[in-house]
Order: sequence, then structure tokens, then C-alpha cells
Amino acid sequence: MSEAGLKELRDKLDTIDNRLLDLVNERMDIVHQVGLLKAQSGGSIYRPEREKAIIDRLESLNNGRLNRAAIEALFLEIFAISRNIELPENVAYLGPEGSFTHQAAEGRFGAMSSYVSISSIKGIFREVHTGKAKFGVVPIENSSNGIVTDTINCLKEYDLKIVAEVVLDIHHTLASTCDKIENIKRIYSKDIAFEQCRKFLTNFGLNEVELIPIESTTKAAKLAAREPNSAAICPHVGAKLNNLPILFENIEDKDNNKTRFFIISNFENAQSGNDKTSILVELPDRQGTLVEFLTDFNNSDINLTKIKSHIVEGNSIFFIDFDGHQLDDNVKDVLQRHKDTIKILGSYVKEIKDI
Ligand SMILES: O=C(O)C(=O)C[C@]1(C(=O)O)C=C[C@@H](O)C=C1
Repeated sequence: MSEAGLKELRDKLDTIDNRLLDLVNERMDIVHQVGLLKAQSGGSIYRPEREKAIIDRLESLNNGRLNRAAIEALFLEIFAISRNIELPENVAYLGPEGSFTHQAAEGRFGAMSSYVSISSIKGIFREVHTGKAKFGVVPIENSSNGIVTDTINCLKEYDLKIVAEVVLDIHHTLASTCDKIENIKRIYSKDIAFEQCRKFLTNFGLNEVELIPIESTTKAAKLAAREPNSAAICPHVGAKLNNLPILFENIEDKDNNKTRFFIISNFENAQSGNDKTSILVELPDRQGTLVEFLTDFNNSDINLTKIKSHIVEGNSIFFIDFDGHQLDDNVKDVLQRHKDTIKILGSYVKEIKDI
């Protein structure tokens, strides 16, 4: 490698970066004006459908080396900074710091947002309901463990809206200060993380050691970092935050272990052209009501993508996802016909990844 050649290329990069910085600042001047307009009109700062339209447009114009994921990564961070320039807003997430929910929140709200770690799902709903946080990030389902009942209960109880979904690939690590796996006498983690790593634990003879379930995987990492002969099943970030050496990566049984999160807030999204809607349905206890209900959706050309039953206070309710926005004509009509049995939880941009 010639030093002169490298210097020449780096000079070119510096010139481009200077232009980029000027352009991004120019963009932020406009964003600031948008923020002032919204402050007058009371319009919502976060507009996921507009962000999607920008990314779609850029992808269709793109003829360089960037792929969609790269365009998304760059621009989602730019949008997050833009929103902070328009109006800094708090994001409450299911903590502690380093949890998967924290990762989901940072993926959408970027490095500059102000985050509040809350220890319960109900606490997050309360935080958004009282206006202490503009957004809440909560898990709704995992591909191995199913629906998160606390989230369903809170969606039923609080009058808040789902404004976005985020799907994360969930990877666990075994982290410990022990240099040999034989020296591990106890493992800390969340109960569902133990369930998701059953095969690994059996294959490595770790079923015999004491498995101690606690409330979070990050706390597990903290305890394992302090106690000799212990280990944690935790996310990569949790181990790093606690300076805990990682012995094994990706120890989950299923290689497509995913968790879906909802971002909740107090406004409704406009249509994006590629939306999903979530509802809760409580039907009268009479034969055939569920079949009639589902048939009506089918007859209205609505693609139901998920239906999960759930018991709240002894009554059976259904959590349903379908393609389309609540303002789409066919959706509007069917929702109107069933308005007495439905609670609309929100329409939001459909994520490409699904679980
Ligand atoms: O278009 C808007 O409504 C904006 O506020 C601007 C902008 C952007 O940076 O382009 C920022 C935040 C919104 O989520 C969508 C887009």
C-alpha cells in the first residue's frame, strides 16, 4: 500500500465528509422549521409513514453500493436526530439498560434520544399515559415463548396507541469470569432465556448446575460479574456493559429466535400504503360468533395475519393483526360494523421482518 495513494484517498474522503456535514446541517435547518410549524399546529413529531416513504424513495433512486439495510441504518439515525431537533422527547423502555427492549428502542430512536429505564410493562404504560414519556417500548411476543400477557393487559387497560413495531433477532451468550465451563456452579438469567437455551444447557452438561431465574438478563450479567463460579445467559450488550467475558455466543436453541416490540404513544399514524392494524376483540359468549367475525373480515378482503386468544379476568379476548390501515375503506367499514366488540390498538407501518 502506498502512503501517498492512501493520503490521496483520505483527502477525497475528507472533502466528501465536509460536504456531507454541510448538507446534513442544511437538512437540520429545514427540520427545525418543520418543528416550529408542528409546534403551532400541534402535529405529531414522529411520522413513521413519512420516514418509510423517504427510505422507499431513496432505495428506488439508489444506484450505488448502499443496500436497503444500509440506507435504513443511515437515515433512521438521521430521522432520530431530526426528531430531537424538532422536540426532544423521552422514550421509556422495559429496562434495565442493555435489555433487548433497550436495543429495540435505540434502533428506532437513535443514540441522541433521552431514555428512561422502567422496571415493569405497566410502569411504561403509566409513564406514557401521564405524559412523562412521549413513547414507550414494550415486548409483545417472542417466537419461542409466545405473547407477553402484561402487554396485552395494558393495551386493554390504557387508551394508548401502537405507533410502530420493531422485530429484533434475539441472540443469547453465556458469559462468565470462569475460564472453564466445569467451574460454573450457578447461572443467572431470565426464566424465558433459560427456556430458549435448553439444548445448549443440556449439551454442555449445565442442566446440573443451579439455574437461578431473576427479573432481567442484564442484572444476571451484573451478578455473574461479581460472584465467582457463576455465569449469566444474557445479551452481548449486557455482558459488555458489565465487563463479563463471553464464553459462547448465539446459544439459543432456534436460530430464528425473534422478539416483536411495540412502540406506544398518544397519537394515530397516517396511512403509509404498507400498514398493519392490531385490535383486541371481546365477543359475546355465543356459538359461532368468532367464525362470523372472521368471515366478515375475509369477505371484506382483509388478510388476517395473527390471532391469539388470551384470558383477562376470566373472559376470553382475541389479539388480532391484519394487513391494512384503519382508514382504508374496506377496513373502516368492517371496524364500524364490529365497533362494540373491538378495541383498535393502532395502525402502523408493517416491518419487513415478521415472527
Ligand atoms: O416530515 C416530517 O413530518 C418531519 O418531521 C421531518 C422528518 C425528517 O427528518 O424527514 C422527521 C421526523 C418525522 O418522523 C418524519 C420526517
